[in-house]
Amino acid sequence: MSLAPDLIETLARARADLRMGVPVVLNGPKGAALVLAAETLDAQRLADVLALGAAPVLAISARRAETLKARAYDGDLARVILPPDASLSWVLSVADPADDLKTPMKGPLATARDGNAELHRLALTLVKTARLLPAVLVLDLADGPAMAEANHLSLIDAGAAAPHMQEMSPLHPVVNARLPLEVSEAGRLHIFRPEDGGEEHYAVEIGQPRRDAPVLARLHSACFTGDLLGSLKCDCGPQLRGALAQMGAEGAGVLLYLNQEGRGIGLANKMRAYSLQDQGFDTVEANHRLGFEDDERDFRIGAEILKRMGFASVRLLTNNPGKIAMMEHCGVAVTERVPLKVGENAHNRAYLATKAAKSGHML
Ligand SMILES: Nc1nc2c(ncn2[C@@H]2O[C@H](COP(=O)(O)OP(=O)(O)OP(=O)(O)O)[C@@H](O)[C@H]2O)c(=O)[nH]1
Ligand SMILES: [Zn+2]
Repeated sequence: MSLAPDLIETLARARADLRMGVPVVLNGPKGAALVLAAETLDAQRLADVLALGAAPVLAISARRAETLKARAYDGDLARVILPPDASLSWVLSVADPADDLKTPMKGPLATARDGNAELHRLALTLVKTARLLPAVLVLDLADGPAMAEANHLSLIDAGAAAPHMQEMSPLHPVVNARLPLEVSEAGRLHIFRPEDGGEEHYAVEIGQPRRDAPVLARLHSACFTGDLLGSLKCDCGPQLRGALAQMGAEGAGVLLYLNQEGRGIGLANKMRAYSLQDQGFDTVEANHRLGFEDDERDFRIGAEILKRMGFASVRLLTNNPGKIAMMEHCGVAVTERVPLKVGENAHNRAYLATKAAKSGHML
């Protein structure tokens, strides 16, 4: 019997390490690497890594590389070679586009053709799922397990971990309780917890929707700024309240509140995107400059919660065809799309137009 953490638990621990600026070791069949998130690197750790002698690279996504005019030799991945005098501010300026316009002359950046793409890709996925900028300092190691043991670092079996990164963590119901709401006194809040230490997600059930008929449903993605603060930059607050009001009026429905803030990039990165939008980039361009895809959400979570609650088909409140396709793909039938057009204003008009033009949202 072993009390040691299993692979999924070690990955969760590694995400916490990376968020704190602690290195982790990835160990694969073709080699090992020491990995640090660029965003949480400090000058001392950079000096310590450089003192190890070997030359580290900064792995970034091809999206970020495109902005930096750096060649990505490995599809979605580029490895920027550190100049001999690389400083912490150089690393941060490659990782973070905040000052791209102020200091456009970062390059030309040299990128490496060779390297352990599997390890680099895994490292980037790890920092993304830790809601950090997709940029990692990677140093090839001769003996990964020895480095991990000597420094008490998390050691990840990369070959075993890689397939897990694409899988959705199993979710388990934790508790549900009555929650009278303004829209309906017959409200109930359910909490679901993933096994991988990730964010919990919620389901607000209104009334007692039948399980053998399509339920009025909404998959709402967390938006702290819109849902709580009444931000005018998006339409999330009015959509949240509009969906609940419609469920209250019909007497039944289910609203999933998925903790995938900022289309899955986290609130800090969403605020970075907002800052880029203030510099003139639209919502999609801002995500790309940061190194992310337009939309990093995983809607399988929504389908899974609906199925766990006994719903097989929905009347889905959305303007996003991607959500409909994903529900169908995951075995939840969408019998009707119910449009949810509320909350347009002078501040979000261009944002909504961009989503229609670039992300396929229905107007
Ligand atoms: N990255 C990023 N996320 C944003 C931005 N504005 C809003 N969000 C997030 O986008 C998510 C809401 O996505 P929407 O595109 O409005 O809606 P949707 O869920 O795809 O589609 P609907 O069902 O039609 O509402 C929330 O998680 C918000 O936090 C932005 O400019 N950048
Ligand atoms: Zn919003």
